Amino acid sequence: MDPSESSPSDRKEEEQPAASLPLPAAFLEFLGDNGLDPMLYSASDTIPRYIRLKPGVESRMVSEIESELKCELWKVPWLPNFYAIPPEVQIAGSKAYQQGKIYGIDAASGAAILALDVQPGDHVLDLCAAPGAKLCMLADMLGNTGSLTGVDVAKHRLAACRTMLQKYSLGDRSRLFVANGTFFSILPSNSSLGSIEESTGIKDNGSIFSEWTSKRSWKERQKSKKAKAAGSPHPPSTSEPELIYYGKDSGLVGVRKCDVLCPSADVDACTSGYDKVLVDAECTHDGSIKHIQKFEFWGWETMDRRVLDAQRIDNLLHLQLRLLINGFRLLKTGGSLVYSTCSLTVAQNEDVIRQFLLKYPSAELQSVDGADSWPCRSGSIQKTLRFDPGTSQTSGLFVAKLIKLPS
Ligand SMILES: C[S@@+](CC[C@H](N)C(=O)[O-])C[C@H]1O[C@@H](n2cnc3c(N)ncnc32)[C@H](O)[C@@H]1O
Repeated sequence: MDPSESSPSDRKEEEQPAASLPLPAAFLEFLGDNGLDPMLYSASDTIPRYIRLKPGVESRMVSEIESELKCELWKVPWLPNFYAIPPEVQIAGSKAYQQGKIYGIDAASGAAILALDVQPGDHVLDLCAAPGAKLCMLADMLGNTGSLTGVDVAKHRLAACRTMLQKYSLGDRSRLFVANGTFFSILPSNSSLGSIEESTGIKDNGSIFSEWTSKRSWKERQKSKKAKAAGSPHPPSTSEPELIYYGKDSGLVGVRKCDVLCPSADVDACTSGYDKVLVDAECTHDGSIKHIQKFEFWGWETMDRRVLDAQRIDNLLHLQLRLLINGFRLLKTGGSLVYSTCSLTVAQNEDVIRQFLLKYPSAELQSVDGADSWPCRSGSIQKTLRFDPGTSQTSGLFVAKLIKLPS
């Protein structure tokens, strides 16, 4: 997602006024190396902000929200429930936002979710879920059916997911949970695996899932106290994924943790994997003008460390391929996967897809239904899509859809 999308942790920066961007030399060099035009960033004041209205409240809420935000809501014709508003309008102070009737999500992010073509009853995995705007949209599309698993490696960012899901009252939908760590397979509810215990390293200490509560356990509070005292803002993450249970009908309450969490095995994933997988991979975020704008407040000098460090970019390219491989492994045969990043570079998009396709002959690129009428262009590999501020009036986003063929 566009990292500027509404999440409690990001909101402070999001409220800062927009400004034209004096790009630093190191970033200009990065753009030059990747064949990207710095003029893209001059559009920062004209790209609209996008909001999504909770389905069901749409028609009666529009005029109410318009008078609250003191601006017109422009319906995005190709994307249900999405509206464009002027970029300078802030939504966080509005009642509609606070009551969970709207949230900020870029139109290109909405397109990535539509590309996944989620159907009621699907079991869906969102592999890089935080802060969670796409997770919310996925939950909306599933309604009370199927299951949704959100995974993210950063525990503190999962707190933002948790808050978003609660706020939009999506948390009580069936089988909605958030996990931490990608080295585990989190079995969808159609899994036919019997006892996991013999095949896993997870000790069955008998612990079971109970109904989720926002209150942190005594153990967790102690851990974070210790981490704070040691100068670390976040407690160290545990190796066991964190699962958060939201509703009585999730089917998880009373189930042993060791029966749900298990180290992933390729064979199991093929027969009982997810119907749909989203890999919205960690990237340099260079396609998000709003994200790049934030460096004005963070300090341009932090960009070297956070974005441009060569070692970091190398690691990132490796991580992106690994995330894609991991997502594909957890996809069932016949299922589809969407790989997206908000970077505009070929290295983080087409090159990752090319390397992946060479390694996995059972993966095939698919055209995205309906994309002909979207304001985007083709990537340099056929069937992939690219959104960018100039073409789409959205944040930059690369979208590739893959299906898993029988091997
Ligand atoms: C582009 S953001 C995802 C945005 C999210 N899909 C949304 O729409 O709100 C990428 C996320 O990947 C997470 N991440 C980085 N490395 C990861 C890993 N090894 N496994 C899972 N998530 C990872 C980051 O913590 C970050 O939250």
